[in-house]
Amino acid sequence: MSERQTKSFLMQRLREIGVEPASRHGQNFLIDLNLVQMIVDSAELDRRDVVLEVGTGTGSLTAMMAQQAAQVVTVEIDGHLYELASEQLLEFDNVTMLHTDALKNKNHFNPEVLDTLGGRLAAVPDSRLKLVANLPYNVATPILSNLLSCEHTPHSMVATIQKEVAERIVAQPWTKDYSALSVWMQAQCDCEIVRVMAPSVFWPRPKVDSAIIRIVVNEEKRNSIPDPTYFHQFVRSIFLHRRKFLRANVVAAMKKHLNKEQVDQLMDEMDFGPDTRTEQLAVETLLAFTEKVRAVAPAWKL
Ligand SMILES: C[S@@+](CC[C@H](N)C(=O)[O-])C[C@H]1O[C@@H](n2cnc3c(N)ncnc32)[C@H](O)[C@@H]1O
Repeated sequence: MSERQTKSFLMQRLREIGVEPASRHGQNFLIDLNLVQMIVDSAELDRRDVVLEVGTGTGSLTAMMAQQAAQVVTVEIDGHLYELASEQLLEFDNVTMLHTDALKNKNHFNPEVLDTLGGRLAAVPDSRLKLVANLPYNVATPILSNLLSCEHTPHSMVATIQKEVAERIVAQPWTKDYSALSVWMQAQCDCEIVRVMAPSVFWPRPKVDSAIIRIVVNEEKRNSIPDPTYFHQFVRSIFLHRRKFLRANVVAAMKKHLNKEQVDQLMDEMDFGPDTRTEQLAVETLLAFTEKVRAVAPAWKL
């Protein structure tokens, strides 16, 4: 199908079932099928793979993945789209559709989704979990970030997200996009932008550019983080004002747990001068610094 045919098919089917794409659910459908294929190819699926798709939409990406993966678990919040996709996906016995919100809240996946994934992962020999999705942009960051902290470690994540978020994920120190998200992702994964996409490849058009991002979990990197929750929270709190001096950020983040002299002592041990800024610290340096802080303030929690 051409882009125009895909768009008119979509418009007609959605009109038949009385659906207007809702911006609150990030309903921007990818109508360039070459790009849908690029997402599938970037995921390098095979019969060991259990795919999690957040946002079934009309099921076009789901159907392509079902032909290559062992299992696809696909989650859709919108009842009309869930029903439409159920018709499209009838022929696939390796697709499990869930009509629910993929997230329980900002920091956690929906347990129903995790339980279903757990069942499918246990049933497939040598299984690997991959997230592959054209993500709803309003929840793209929590979906990617929370999957890294949940009980099923993903092998990789290939997703369409806002270009701005993709740039933050791959950003390097001293750049405007370097943030807690960059550190959290790069500390555990190898991240690359596969393709930048203009609004015109979606219907309806989003207001911003998009990108396909490929994030591959790196076990060696992950194993080098002794306490991921502590690291995540510490990085988030010192990056709240990333352009400020590091000392002020650490003093504010650790108040009641470290006094200023203790912070100065830890900064000295790391050879950080008084004018060191949070935004200049490389991921490995932040990890080493977190471990020093954790040794002195192990009970700290936000
Ligand atoms: C960008 S569209 C992608 C649809 C389809 N996969 C495609 O490629 O065209 C995002 C989809 O996610 C659904 N969605 C939005 N928020 C969701 C959530 N929290 N949990 C599950 N699905 C959600 C929307 O209803 C929409 O169908």
